Amino acid sequence: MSKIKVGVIGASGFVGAELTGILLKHPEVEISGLSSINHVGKAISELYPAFTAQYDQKFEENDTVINRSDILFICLPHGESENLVKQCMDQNKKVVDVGADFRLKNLDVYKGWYGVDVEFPALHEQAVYGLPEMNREEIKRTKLVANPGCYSTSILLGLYPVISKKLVDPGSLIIDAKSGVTGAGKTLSEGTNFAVKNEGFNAYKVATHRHTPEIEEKLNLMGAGEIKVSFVPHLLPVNRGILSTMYVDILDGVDAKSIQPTYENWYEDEPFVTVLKAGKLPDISHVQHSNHCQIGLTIDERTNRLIIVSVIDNMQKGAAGQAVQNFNLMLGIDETKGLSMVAPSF
Ligand SMILES: NC(=O)C1=CN([C@@H]2O[C@H](COP(=O)(O)OP(=O)(O)OC[C@H]3O[C@@H](n4cnc5c(N)ncnc54)[C@H](OP(=O)(O)O)[C@@H]3O)[C@@H](O)[C@H]2O)C=CC1
Ligand SMILES: CC(=O)N[C@@H](CCC(=O)OP(=O)(O)O)C(=O)O
Repeated sequence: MSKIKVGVIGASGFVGAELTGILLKHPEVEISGLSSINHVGKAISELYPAFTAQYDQKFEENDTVINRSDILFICLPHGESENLVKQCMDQNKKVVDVGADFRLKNLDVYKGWYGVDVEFPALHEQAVYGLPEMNREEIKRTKLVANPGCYSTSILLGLYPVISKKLVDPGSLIIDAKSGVTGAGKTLSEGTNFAVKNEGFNAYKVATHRHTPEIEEKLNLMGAGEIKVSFVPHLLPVNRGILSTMYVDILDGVDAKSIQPTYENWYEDEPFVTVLKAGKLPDISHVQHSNHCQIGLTIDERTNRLIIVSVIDNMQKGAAGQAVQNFNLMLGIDETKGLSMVAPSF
């Protein structure tokens, strides 16, 4: 069978490079081109020496890559992909957009939080939010997937069973999350400078992070109603990984002992989500470099609160891995193809 021609737009960035590494080993894929803005003509191995002697594809212009591909992964800063997605759709190509442009259905909320105007509202209607555990059947049918934000992925997976089953009070939800520095992309900044970040640990964008409306909108679709959540992200001095802790009140009358089996049943058949046994808690090192999410639960009997800890690798289940999972679904390929990576043992 002929392979699927896959182009990566923004392959010179962290997510684009991570995706290229996954796609190179995907048995159904032929990489039809890598694009960049500032590095056209350079080989990917010049920017990322890990590719040396394995893959020396040169970066090209966006148009060249789009014309040659059946499906595009778009890995650009938010606000930069809408026009390119329009171009791809007009040429009948499929797209997985890894940025934030198509994640929110409420476009006023999107404009308010991102400060970006929407030119093609119909495209936004067409986009399916690419959390396979939530929207698998719609993803299989769509031509345009909006890959979720990295924090949002870890948080929504952690909350999905208990929100859908209405076992907790969504209004009481507090979310505290920590990310490694690759979440900020490749551009150097004062906050991610090694001397500043190494040994440091700080909260940022407290109650103002752009994933807040994404989390609220998708929790609403899961059954939480129109809630407002408190979300505080932190920057960890590690390269990759997100650990999100969610605190939420258990509703009166709910048997707290039923929560662990509810989670286990909910995710029983999910290839990339594991609910740890009662009493076990996840660690980002157990999912780094893999597309897995691990969830650990604690019932705080003193406060009648459920405490959920969810971990992912921001580059994998939080971005490139999940994008390939969505690609597999869109193309009718086994969802796990190309995603068999296991975290290093130590
Ligand atoms: N890093 C992460 O963990 C996650 C990132 N994302 C999202 O994925 C997208 C890519 O992120 P990431 O790879 O980390 O970012 P990087 O900053 O590492 O890479 C950005 C890429 O976009 C290109 N680019 C930059 N500015 C423009 C522009 N004005 N027009 C067109 N292309 C441009 C760059 O090209 P060049 O090299 O030529 O400058 C580069 O290829 C973003 O939307 C990000 O928010 C989503 C989930 C997780
Ligand atoms: C550590 C860090 O800086 N992380 C990024 C989130 C990365 C991400 O998922 O961003 P998008 O929603 O734009 O795709 C941030 O907090 O903005």
